[in-house]
Amino acid sequence: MSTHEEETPFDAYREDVERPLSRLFREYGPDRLGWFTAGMVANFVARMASLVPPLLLGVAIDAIFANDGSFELPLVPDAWLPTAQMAQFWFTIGAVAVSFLVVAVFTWIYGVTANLFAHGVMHAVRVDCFEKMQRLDMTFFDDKETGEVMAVLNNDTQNLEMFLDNALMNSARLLVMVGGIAAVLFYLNWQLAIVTLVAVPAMVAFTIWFMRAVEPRYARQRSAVGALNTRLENSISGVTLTKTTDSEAHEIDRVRGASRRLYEDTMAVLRLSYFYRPGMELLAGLAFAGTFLVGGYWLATGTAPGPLTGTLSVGDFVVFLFLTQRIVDPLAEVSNIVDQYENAKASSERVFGLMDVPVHVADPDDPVALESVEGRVAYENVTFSYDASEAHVGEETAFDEAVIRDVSFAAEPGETVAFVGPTGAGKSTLVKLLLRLYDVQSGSIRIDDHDVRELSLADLRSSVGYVSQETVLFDGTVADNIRYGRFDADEEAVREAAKAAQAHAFVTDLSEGYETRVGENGVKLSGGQRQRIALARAVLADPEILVLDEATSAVDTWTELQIQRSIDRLTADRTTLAIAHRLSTVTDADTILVVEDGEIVERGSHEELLDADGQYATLWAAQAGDRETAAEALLEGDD
Ligand SMILES: Nc1ncnc2c1ncn2[C@@H]1O[C@H](COP(=O)(O)OP(=O)(O)OP(=O)(O)O)[C@@H](O)[C@H]1O
Repeated sequence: MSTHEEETPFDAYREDVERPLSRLFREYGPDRLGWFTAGMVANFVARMASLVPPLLLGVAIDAIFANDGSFELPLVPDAWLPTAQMAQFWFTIGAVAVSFLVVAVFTWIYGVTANLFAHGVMHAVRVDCFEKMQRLDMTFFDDKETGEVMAVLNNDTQNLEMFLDNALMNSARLLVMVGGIAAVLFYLNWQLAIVTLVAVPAMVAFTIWFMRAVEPRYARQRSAVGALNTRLENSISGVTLTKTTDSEAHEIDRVRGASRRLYEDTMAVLRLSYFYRPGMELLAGLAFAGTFLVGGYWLATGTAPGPLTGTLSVGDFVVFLFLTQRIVDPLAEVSNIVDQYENAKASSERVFGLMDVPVHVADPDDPVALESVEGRVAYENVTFSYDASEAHVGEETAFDEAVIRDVSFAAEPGETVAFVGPTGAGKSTLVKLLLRLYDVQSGSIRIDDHDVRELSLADLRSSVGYVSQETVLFDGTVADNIRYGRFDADEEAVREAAKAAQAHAFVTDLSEGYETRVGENGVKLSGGQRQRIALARAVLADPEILVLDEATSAVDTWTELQIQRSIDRLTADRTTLAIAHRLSTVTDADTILVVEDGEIVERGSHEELLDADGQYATLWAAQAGDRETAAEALLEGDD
């Protein structure tokens, strides 16, 4: 079970990611540069325009109402401005209205373009992550890191979107607002501006203190979110086990524990936040009071207080009071911006950590073109260990730790080779190597004299059909599931395949026939039905080589007989590697290999192995014995 605190191979790549956010911009920004630039510019214009009304108000108060100042505006030539008082009044009203219109229009443009940019990046990142995930080695999934990948696809892309959408634009707003306000105040009265803006460094210092104090708490909160998600995912996927073992209370306790931790860690963050916002308001209040005190005294007495010199107009004083209050909001966003930045940095580290996981089982640079496959399969001195395939391909593994040890055999085109042996002996592993679900550490596996590593994965996997131990069905219709992998097959072909797999009869009995939905992982079908659909899928794919991993394990004797018939038809003219626990299903095989502890300990036909009187003969006797015992028990029951 993977939790967020454990080190996983995934983390190793994550730590190596350099400057993840700038990489995000480098890789995903250029395609959407237009949206980004438009968003930034619109944001800038909207914020600047929002400063115009208070400024106009100040000028108008002095020029029109107090009648003691000239009607001047920064950056606007005097010749453009009216001189008559009423004209100035109407000009001011009009300009305020236009400013608000500009704010509205550019805020709209900013919203649309910033969203297009942020969601466009997210869409691309999500699809790229999924594409990468699809190509990852099996070892990655064996480590149960699907939860981690889900978290990347869901939470991390969401964090990045928050950052790109909010934080980036808010920080631009912060700079524009604080810079713009400071510029206006200095322009109006630099001495009073100093009095007002003395609070800003204090606010910045307070914010830095807050961020330092809250960061470790945020980190704990993030990890608690991860732990809760993992817990929920585990609990929900294991619901059958929970119900059948009456362990609901245990699961509820575990989820309650994880949820409690998140609650406590969130409260720890909030307890600090409670101080932050009021603290900022207080500092802004002090700035406001200081401005009011100094400016008010200055106005009331007509003389500059203390070291200050010059005059202050009523209009400028009003602008100061307005704008002082406008500084708090963008500054108070700083902690959110920083939090979203930290989140986004961690998230893009995970995104690129995933993208950077090396894939070992991949297409060769120059694959051998496989035009027609005869179907000869040969294993030559194959040795394999899961541990080593996880560490580094090619790394030497201690031979006795290997799961498959020096295995050699060959199947001629059309032949059936069967694997029998105790559980955990390595039978499934052996056949998975043929499909390159894993790569061998030493030795080679050949199809028609080509090492499987020389073929493209597409060629390899379209010539080898695999019916796995656990039947996998996707939510969708019966027909969709049969067609999976051969998506262009027509209805007729699907029906023919189902007939060959002895599935047609039961499928037509279903409420909507081939269009019946099977439910998630086929829960609405019985085990035997699921297996026959998987077989129909293999029939439709029509591969030259077939791998059957205990295809009859989950069914009753009657169904087994039916399935065996379909398997016999399926395997008649193609090379087959079949794993079986019931020896009765493999007596006809050309070669039977007895696998034990990763090695082939006996080989031969059924008769040869019985004659040899070794392991196989003992197993055969035991299974035959079982049947007799069972028959005896039945007869006794009848009496
Ligand atoms: N994905 C994996 N990662 C690590 N070890 C694995 C993995 N899959 C199997 N093993 C180990 O490899 C060994 C062989 O397993 P394998 O599934 O090949 O045996 P098997 O003969 O097919 O068993 P069964 O008959 O029970 O299906 C076992 O010891 C198993 O624990």
